[in-house]
Amino acid sequence: MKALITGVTGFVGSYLCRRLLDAGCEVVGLARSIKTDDNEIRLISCDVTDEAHLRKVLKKEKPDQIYHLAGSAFVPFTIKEPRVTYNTIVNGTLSLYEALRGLDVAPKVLFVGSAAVYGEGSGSAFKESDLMKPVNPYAGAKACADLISEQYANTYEMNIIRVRPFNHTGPRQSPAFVCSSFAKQVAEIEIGATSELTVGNLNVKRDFLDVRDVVDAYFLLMEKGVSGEVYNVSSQQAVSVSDLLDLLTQLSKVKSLNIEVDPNKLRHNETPVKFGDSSKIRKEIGWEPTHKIEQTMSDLLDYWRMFIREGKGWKGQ
Ligand SMILES: C[C@H]1O[C@H](OP(=O)(O)OP(=O)(O)OC[C@H]2O[C@@H](n3cnc4c(=O)[nH]c(N)nc43)[C@H](O)[C@@H]2O)[C@@H](O)[C@@H](O)C1=O
Repeated sequence: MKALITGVTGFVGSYLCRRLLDAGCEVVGLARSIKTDDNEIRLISCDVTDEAHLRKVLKKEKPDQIYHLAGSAFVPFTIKEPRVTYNTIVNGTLSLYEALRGLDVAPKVLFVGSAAVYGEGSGSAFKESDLMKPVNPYAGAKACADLISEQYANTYEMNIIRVRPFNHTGPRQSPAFVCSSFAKQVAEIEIGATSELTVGNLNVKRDFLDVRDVVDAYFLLMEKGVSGEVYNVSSQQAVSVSDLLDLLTQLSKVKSLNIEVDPNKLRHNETPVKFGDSSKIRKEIGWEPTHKIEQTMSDLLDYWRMFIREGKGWKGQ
């Protein structure tokens, strides 16, 4: 089985890659720029918006499966750069499907969308059948690409499965995201590198998963998902960002934290509570998460402790 991953050098790409290699798959990774010599997989430098290049790669590689992850994932960046966001996510998705159309290969595609598409809610769990109401460019672009995926599955009978994951984290995630940001700062406070922990809105509630459970869901969806269908991937629980911080405090040697709200980390137009109903994937595919949030946060804190001990600077995305 040969799998091709777009956006392979991102946080989720690295876990998905490991999951596929462990299952005995051959993995080819596409990325805009390749900085590593780690050649456990074949890396191909290819911009996902370059349809002609994509067609050449697909013609040569003939993958059985495509996991389409490419695109910006950090909401504040997408608010600053809507055109870049729409280009990579929407144009990138369209280019991939257009590159595939007309080729004599018909791989199964997993389009990785986002729960961000749901936007404002009523306080109850979001279902796949809920309307998409995007409130930022990231959500808007993912909603467009989600619809394009549905349309290509319907019109051209391409084998495309859509997934909408809720928030996920784990070791190696960029400190731009809330869990990784808090864990990194706690690890810095433990060694006395700083005394303050800066935060945004601690009151929002989100549905957090371990990245390892998320890539398991992707793997199973590729095997058992139905083309044209969409599946939420969620823990079904809303946890406040402030509870995450409490959890890290309990895991830490530092017993009280000096918390400062950084106005630059506050967001406009935020949905206060967001969590997902994932009964569809649980019933139809047999997936369920196996990592508890306590374990995930503990692994994340240990990761940052080790990272800081080794004197590394964050160079990832
Ligand atoms: C489903 C969706 O999930 C993710 O998007 P996100 O929810 O924007 O992720 P985040 O970790 O940046 O923020 C989570 C929440 O936490 C709040 N928050 C408070 N204090 C800080 C803080 O200090 N830093 C950050 N980053 N957020 C903070 C912040 O305001 C927000 O409400 C991506 O994977 C995305 O790709 C995706 O698909």
